[in-house]
Amino acid sequence: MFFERPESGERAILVHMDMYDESVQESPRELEELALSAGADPIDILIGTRHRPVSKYFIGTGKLDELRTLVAEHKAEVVIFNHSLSPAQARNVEREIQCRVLDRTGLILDIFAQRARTHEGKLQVELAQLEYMSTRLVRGWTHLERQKGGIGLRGPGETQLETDRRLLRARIKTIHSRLEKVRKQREQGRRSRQRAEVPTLSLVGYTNAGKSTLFNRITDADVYAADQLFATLDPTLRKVELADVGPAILADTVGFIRHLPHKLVESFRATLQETIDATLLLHVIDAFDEERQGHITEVENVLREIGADEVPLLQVYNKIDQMPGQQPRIDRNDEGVPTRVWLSAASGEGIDLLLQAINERLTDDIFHETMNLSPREGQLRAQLYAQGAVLQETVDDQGAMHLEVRLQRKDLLQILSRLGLPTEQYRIHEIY
Ligand SMILES: Nc1nc2c(ncn2[C@@H]2O[C@H](COP(=O)(O)OP(=O)(O)OP(=O)(O)O)[C@@H](O)[C@H]2O)c(=O)[nH]1
Ligand SMILES: [Mg+2]
Repeated sequence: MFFERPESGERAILVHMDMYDESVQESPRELEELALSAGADPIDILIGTRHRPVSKYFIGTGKLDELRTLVAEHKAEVVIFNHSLSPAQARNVEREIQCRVLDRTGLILDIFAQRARTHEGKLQVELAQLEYMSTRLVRGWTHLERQKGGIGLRGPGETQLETDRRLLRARIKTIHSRLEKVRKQREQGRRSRQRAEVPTLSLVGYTNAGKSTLFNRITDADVYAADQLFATLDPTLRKVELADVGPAILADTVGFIRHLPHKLVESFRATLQETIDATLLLHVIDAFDEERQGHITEVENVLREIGADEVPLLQVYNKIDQMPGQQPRIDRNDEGVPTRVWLSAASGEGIDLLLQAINERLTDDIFHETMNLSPREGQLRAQLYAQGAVLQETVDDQGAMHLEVRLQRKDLLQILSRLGLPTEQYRIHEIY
């Protein structure tokens, strides 16, 4: 990686400010989990309340004094804020407390840097890191110049700054073009899957909800699942066989979190494309989590942001083994369509119900029937064969053909309209 990251097990003091403004509110428990996931050793937490951040240090001077004492007392190596600090704020605090400061964005970037496994994932994280650091680098230099006392050193300082900026820009450009290449490959894979009509199921949800555990349970795979945030960073695809549907692709994806750094969302957008294009989203929810509703809302917000809010979705209320008396079950809407499944990915109870619900949701989109065609309907017959939709064909004494066909409803509609044939006659109706 381009920039140094903290070593594991660093003694960390956490700083959490309760904000009156709900939209910037974070949870102290989540900060602790994030710190642990980064490999830090959180030894104390400083909690306060603020109407809005103070511009110079983000926290007030009273809190700053408390923080200085805590750092000295615990011999802390890093202080982690549960908020985004401006580069100047981070530097001001660092100078006052004589300890390295990391903000929420820096912390999440660090976790991502540790977790990225694939070529694409690593490039994306490095890009986000570089862009995050570039603003800091610039201001950091200004600060250094001032420390040096300035005037005579101004020239060389600026030259150095220019060089570093140029290096950064060049590196960012290189990564952009490499990512472009990887994305083209990914795009090709996606297209060929679409051509092959294989439905894709994407597991989405808040980080630590149990997506990877469920993925492993369904596919018998061995994907890394752990009690840490962002255990999964790169999407993992596996082929699964579903009873009535046939082959399908199951995708495990990166977990969502509140206030994911903007740059990071952007750089992972291509990866999330997988999600947008899914046939069905499985929104995995830790049903036992006290912040369940907040997490659901957050995930729905991100889905809307990336334009995936129109994709059919099935909620999976996971971890019912922790909820005494909660039986596995399927919830349905007024039309009887499954909308939610209660299960435990860890114990396996309710997995059969999930598969049943998935089958129901997917077969809704599939036309699987025997069509009786007269000899005059040879064109339709040819198109169905071209689509690979014909499973069986028999011809009776009158020369009528009985075709057992199976294809996406929308594809049959397309064929019929191309041939100018009415849909009713073939007992197909628009379901969307
Ligand atoms: N009790 C219980 N724990 C579960 C269940 N499913 C998952 N877990 C635990 O929850 C933690 C997170 O599981 P993961 O499968 O890694 O979660 P994830 O959604 O993939 O998380 P990220 O990849 O970090 O987004 C692990 O410690 C799992 O063992 C469940 O049904 N019951
Ligand atoms: Mg995971």
